[in-house]
Amino acid sequence: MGQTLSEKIFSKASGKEVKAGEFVFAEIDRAMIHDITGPLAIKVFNEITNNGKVWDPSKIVIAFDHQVPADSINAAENHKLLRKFAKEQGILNYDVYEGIAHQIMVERGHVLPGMLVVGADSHTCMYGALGAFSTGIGSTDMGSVFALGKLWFKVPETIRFIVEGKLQKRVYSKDVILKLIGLVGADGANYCACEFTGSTVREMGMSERLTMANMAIEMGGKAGIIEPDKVTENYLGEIIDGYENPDWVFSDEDASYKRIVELDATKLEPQVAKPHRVDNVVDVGEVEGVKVDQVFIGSCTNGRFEDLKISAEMLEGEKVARGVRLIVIPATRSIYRKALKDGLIDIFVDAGAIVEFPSCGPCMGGSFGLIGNGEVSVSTSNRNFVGRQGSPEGKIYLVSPATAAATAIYGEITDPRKV
Ligand SMILES: CC(C)[C@H](C(=O)O)[C@@H](O)C(=O)O
Ligand code: SF4
Repeated sequence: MGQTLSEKIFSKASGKEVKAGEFVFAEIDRAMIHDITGPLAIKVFNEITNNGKVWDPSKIVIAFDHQVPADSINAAENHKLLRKFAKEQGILNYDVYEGIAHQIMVERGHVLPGMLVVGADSHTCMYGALGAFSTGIGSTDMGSVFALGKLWFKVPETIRFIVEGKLQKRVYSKDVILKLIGLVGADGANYCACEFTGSTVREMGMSERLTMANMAIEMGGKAGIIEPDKVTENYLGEIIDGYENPDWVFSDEDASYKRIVELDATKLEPQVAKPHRVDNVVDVGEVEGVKVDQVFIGSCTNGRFEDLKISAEMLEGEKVARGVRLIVIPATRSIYRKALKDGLIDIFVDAGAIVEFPSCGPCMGGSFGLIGNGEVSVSTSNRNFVGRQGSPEGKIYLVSPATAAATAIYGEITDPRKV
C-alpha cells in the first residue's frame, strides 16, 4: 500500500515509515508566532527552559499582524515583549509592520515543499498550497516546539477533493472552497489532511491555491495540501534566488484515503457563506439583494495582489454605493507596494474605499473596522461566526473578491457576473 503526501512528510520528519493513525514525534522545519499568540508561547517557553535558548532561531518567524499598529496599551506591551524576545534569541525573522503572518511565511520563502511547518494560528494550514504539511498549534505547544524543535502528532488520514473543469467567468477558488465546505460541513474533515487536486486546482495560480488551503480549517481539516507542480516551481523561483532541486513529495497512486469528494466545477456559481456558519453556503442568487453596510476586501484568505486586481478591475470608474463602507487591506507590504505601482490603490480610493496598511484588519474584529448592531458585513475573509467582526447582533456573509466588489458598487449582495 502506498503513502499519502502527508504520510511521507511525517515519515521523513520522524525518521521512520509511518501510516495514518500512528503517533510520531516529528522534527519541525519552521515555527511561526504572531502578536496575539506569541506572548503566551514565550511565557511557556521561558517556564519550561528557565529562560533558556530556542532550538534554532533561524527556523522561527515572528509576525505582527492582528493588532498593528498597536491599538491598545496591552497590544503595545505584547509587541514590546516579542521584539525583546527576538533580539535576545537572535531571531532575525521578525517583522513589525510587514503584514499578515501567513502571507509573509509564503512570500518570503520560509515554506518549501515537503516541509513540516507549525504556526500558532489556525490558518497556518494555508502553506500546504506549496506542498508542505503545515498546521496550526496552540501557544503552549509552541512553547515546547521553541525548546525542542519537535512536536508529537497523530499522522492524519487524508480526504482527497477532486475538482474538475473550467470555472465560469467571475467564479474563483474562493467559490470552490466555499462550495466544498458547504458539501462536507464545518466538521466534515476533522483532523484530516485535505488534499485538493483535479484539473481546476491544477489550473489555479498560487494565489488561488493559497485561498483553498487557507480554508481547510473551516471544514475541520488539520492541513490543506496541494501537490507541487510547475506553478509551485515558478512561484518559488520568483521569490527565492537560485531555487532548484525542490524536495517534492507526492501521494502514491495506491495511497489510501479516508474519503474522496468529487466536484464538477464547470457549472459552479459564485458562492456565499451566510451568517453565522462557514458551511451555510448557497449560490449567490439566493441572497442577492441583501442590503449591506460594510464590505471588506482583505485577510489571509483573499488579500493578495491577484484578489485586489480582480476587485479593482470591477471598481474602476465606479463608485461605492452611498452609505456603504468599503475597506480594502493588502495582506502584506509587498502586495501593498505592487498595488500602488499598478494603480490599484488609486482605483480603490477614487471609488470611495478606505485603504488601510497591511494587517488582519476587521477580519476577526480585533482592532478596527467593526460592525454595529444589526449591521451587515460582506467579507472576503474566512469566518462569519457571531460577533466575529464586531457586534454579536451583526451579520457576516463570506464571498470572493469579485462578489465583494460587485456588492460594494450596488450596496446589496450582487452576482459579480452582472458587473
Ligand atoms: C488570533 C488567532 C489565535 C486566530 C486563529 O488562530 O485563527 C485568528 O487569526 C483568527 O483568524 O481567528
Ligand atoms: S487575516 Fe483573519 S483569519 Fe487570517 S490570521 Fe488574521 S485574523 Fe486570522
